[in-house]
Parts: sequence; structure tokens; C-alpha cells
Amino acid sequence: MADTTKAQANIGVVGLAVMGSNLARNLASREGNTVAVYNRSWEKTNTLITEHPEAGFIASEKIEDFVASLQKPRTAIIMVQAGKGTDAVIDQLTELFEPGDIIVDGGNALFTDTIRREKAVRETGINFVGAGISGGEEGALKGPSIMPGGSAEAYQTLGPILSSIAAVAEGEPCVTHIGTDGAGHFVKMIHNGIEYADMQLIAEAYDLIRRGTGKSPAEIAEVFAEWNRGELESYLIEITAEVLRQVDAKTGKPLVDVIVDQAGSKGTGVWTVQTALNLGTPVSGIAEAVFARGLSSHPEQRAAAIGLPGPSDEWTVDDKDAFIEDVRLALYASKIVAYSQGFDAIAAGADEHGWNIDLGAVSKIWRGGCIIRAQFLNRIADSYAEVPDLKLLLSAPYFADAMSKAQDAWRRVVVASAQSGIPAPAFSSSLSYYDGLRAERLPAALVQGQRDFFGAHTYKRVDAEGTFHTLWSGDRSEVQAVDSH
Ligand SMILES: NC(=O)C1=CN([C@@H]2O[C@H](COP(=O)(O)OP(=O)(O)OC[C@H]3O[C@@H](n4cnc5c(N)ncnc54)[C@H](OP(=O)(O)O)[C@@H]3O)[C@@H](O)[C@H]2O)C=CC1
Ligand SMILES: O=C(CO)[C@H](O)[C@H](O)COP(=O)(O)O
Repeated sequence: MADTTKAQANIGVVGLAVMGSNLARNLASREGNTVAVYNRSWEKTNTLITEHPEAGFIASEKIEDFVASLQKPRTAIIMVQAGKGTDAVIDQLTELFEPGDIIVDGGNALFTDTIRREKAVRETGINFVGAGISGGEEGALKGPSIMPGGSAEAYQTLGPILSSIAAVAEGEPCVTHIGTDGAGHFVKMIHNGIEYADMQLIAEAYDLIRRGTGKSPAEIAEVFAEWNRGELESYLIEITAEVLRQVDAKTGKPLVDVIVDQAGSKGTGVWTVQTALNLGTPVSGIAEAVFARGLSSHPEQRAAAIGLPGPSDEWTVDDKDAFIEDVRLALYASKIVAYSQGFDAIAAGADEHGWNIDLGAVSKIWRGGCIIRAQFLNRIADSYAEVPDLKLLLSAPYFADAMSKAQDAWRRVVVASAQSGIPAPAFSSSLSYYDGLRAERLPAALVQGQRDFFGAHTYKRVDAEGTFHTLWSGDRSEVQAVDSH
């Protein structure tokens, strides 16, 4: 129980499930910290303090005691379920905290909720910081990537303690002040969108290799382990090899073969796509990943589709090693597209919400601690260092060169997917995005003509200023018009 007569802790954590308990241990392991902990139900608190006496936690059963155990100005990090749970805890803390104190929401909040909460809490004189935290259980314990928003003043107080618990990549802590109010949670949301795309692309690579070459999951694990020593080196490739190696103790089969093939989701991928749709930013690779999880999770429809015809011609892979190398290159190119789309979405969100987000700094803090950490984030960081206002990541020399080296293989893999009937939605949509971007002319011109035909939506001409409309139901002459978009 807390000694409510003395405020001993310099920081507190509310919510002691997987993320909160590990973050609290991380904080407690740093020199000079005394950590107060509180969870709605006592059981989790009790487990944490019983299993980790070395952390010297100050634990409270009541939130009033938790608040009393914090030194002023108080700082508490909330790690509870996003949505109503977070609102409930913010309300409780706002009642008990005083002006100058800091509430940090480290959960996966929707950034518009964070904007709303920051505004409401700021009016009480208390600081509110929405901070995206990535790294899962291990990251929370050993060093996550942290994406804090909120005011610059709050970050001055918070920055040092967040830096002390963050992952370190290339000698730099994986934390930076992203921007005001919801900027941190916006960037975390996009991080998760990229995570979805990356995972889907890896899953497609696995499926193509397995069905194309007949290799076992354990053999494919070795392929991924090999890839992890090259330009694809990343946490997600590393854990994919681990998952594919795992043998189910009950059946002796590869674990991947006994897991139900229906992918779940908690919402951040959907938010990314919804937000990008509102911003008019095509995050097509991320969207395909979200839809692929959705498709997998409709067992009745999938059962109804079994027996529908597949390709008539037999599809075989003649040179297995060459095919695997093609898949590797297709994965790398599609992954670059996913990150490029993600960075576009951040730039568009920053424009829309008036955030001054340093994309180079974002790429640096994703190099360590987070789920999408990858060797090639160093190349992204280099690209933004060379051209800070880079308009398209894909066009940076390193990435343009990577696309040039990968694109023939990428096309062969997409063809193989279509011919074999092995779905590869993220590979093929990423390739179409790439081809769409680099096209000198797009059939969007025809779409504009169609829109003008049925709705007098007007169009621009390539050879004259102004806005035009064809009198489709009249003599089909062209007239000047007011732009109706
Ligand atoms: N798991 C992960 O890998 C990652 C999770 N996150 C985010 O971090 C946050 C914490 O995640 P995780 O540790 O997985 O825990 P969960 O998202 O499973 O949330 C469980 C915690 O929320 C608390 N809680 C739920 N509702 C309320 C409420 N109304 N009032 C008070 N407390 C409430 C629970 O308390 P009780 O024990 O009493 O039920 C418990 O401590 C979430 O926002 C999540 O999205 C971010 C990155 C990675
Ligand atoms: O934020 C995270 C990692 O960065 C969480 O693990 C998140 O829950 C993953 O999303 P989903 O459950 O939808 O796959």
C-alpha cells in the first residue's frame, strides 16, 4: 500500500497489463527513478509487485493514493485500453491532478481523440501528452520507440525521462517531440499502418514461396533468416523466421499450420486507411493489408467460394532459387512503397493539422525499439537528411535505384501470382501504385470526361488555362465553366 503521507515517486504508471507493467519496470530500472503504479483491479498490481520486488514500486489500490504518492509536478503515464478506458482514467486523473502536472497517454489512441482530450485537459491547466509507444512487450521493457505529441513545454519536462527509457539506435534515443496535440498519436497510427503492410507483404512472400517451391515452413524460416542478413534486415523478418521454425508441441506440425488463418486487428490499420481516405492520400499497400485481414476473417464467404474455378493452366516454378530471389526483390520494392505511402500520409496529416513534423526525425526514431524497425530506415533517414522537404521517398536516389534493380523481378512475381492463383494483393497493388505514379499520362483524363458527361463536373485542358465543360446533351461544343472539382 502507498504511504500517502509522502510523495516519493517521480513518475507513475496507470494500467498494468502487458504494456504498462513492462514500461513501469523499464522506468524503475533507470537510475534515479521511483515509480508509482496503479491498475483498476488490484490483481495485476499485486502480480507485478510480487514478481518484481527489485523494482521498488510504490503501489496503490486507490487512484487517490497513487496520485498522493507522486512528487509535484506530477507525471503519470496511462497505458490502458484505448477508447472509453482511457477517457475514464483521464477523467479520474484530471480530478485529482493540479495545474502544471502532466498526464501522458501512451496507449494507441485515435489521434482525433487525443486532440479533443488535449484541448479539454489543457483548459484545467494540466498538461496532456498523447504519446505513441511501439515495441510490444519486449520494447516496453527494454526500450520502445516513443512518439510524443503535446506542447513543447510539456516535452521539456518529459523529454529526458522518455529519452532514458527509449530504445537507442545509432547512438540516438528513439524519441522526438513529433508536434502539438495529436501529432504523436497520428504518427503512431501511421507506424501501425506500415506495420500492417509489412506483415502482409511478408505473409504473401511466404505463401508464394511455400506453394511455388514446396518448401516446408522450417525451410522457409531459413530463407527469411538469410534475408535478414541483407537489405531486408528488420524485426518483422526476424520474428517471421522464429514463427515459421516453431513446431506445435501437441501435433508435431509446424505451428503456422495449426493456427486458424483469420487475422485479427485492433483498429489502428483501419484508422490509418480511413484517415488517408479523408486526406486523399493513396495508402494502397496499407489498405490492401487491412482488407486482406478482413477477407481472411469471413469464414462463411470463404467456405462459399471454395470450388470456384482457379487458373486453367498448370503453374510451375522451374528455377526455385531464382523464384525466391524474385520474391525477395518484390518484397523489398513493395516494402519501400509501403513506407513511402506512410511518409506521404504523415506529410498530408501535418499539412491538414498544422503540425511541423520532421519526417527525417520520424525515420530515425523508428530505427530502434518499434515493430517496424528495419535496417533500411537508415537509408530513409539519409534521404531526408539530403533533401529535408523530399516530396516522394520513392524518388530519392537510393530508393529509385532500389526500384530499378527490383522492378523486373517484382513484375514476374505479380504475374506468377495471377497465373498461379496465389493471392498477393499487397505485392500487386504496390506495383500498380508505382506504375501509376511514374506514368506520364493516366486514364484519369477519361474519368474526368465521364464525370463531365453525366454530372457537368468540368475538366481542365492540357493546352489552355481555365475550366471547361462539353455540352454533351447539346451540340457537344465546349464552353468555359466554373471549376466544380
Ligand atoms: N499490446 C501491445 O503490443 C501494444 C499495446 N499498445 C497500447 O497500449 C495500451 C495498453 O495495452 P495492453 O497493455 O496490451 O493492455 P490492454 O489494451 O489489453 O488494456 C488492458 C488494461 O486497460 C485497463 N482498463 C481497461 N478499461 C479500463 C477502465 N475503464 N478504467 C481503467 N482501466 C481500464 C485494464 O485494467 P483491468 O486490469 O482492471 O481490466 C488493463 O490494465 C493500449 O492502448 C494498447 O493499444 C501499444 C503498443 C503495443
Ligand atoms: O501498436 C502495436 C504495435 O505497434 C500493437 O501491437 C497493435 O495492437 C497491433 O495492431 P493489431 O492488434 O491491430 O494487429
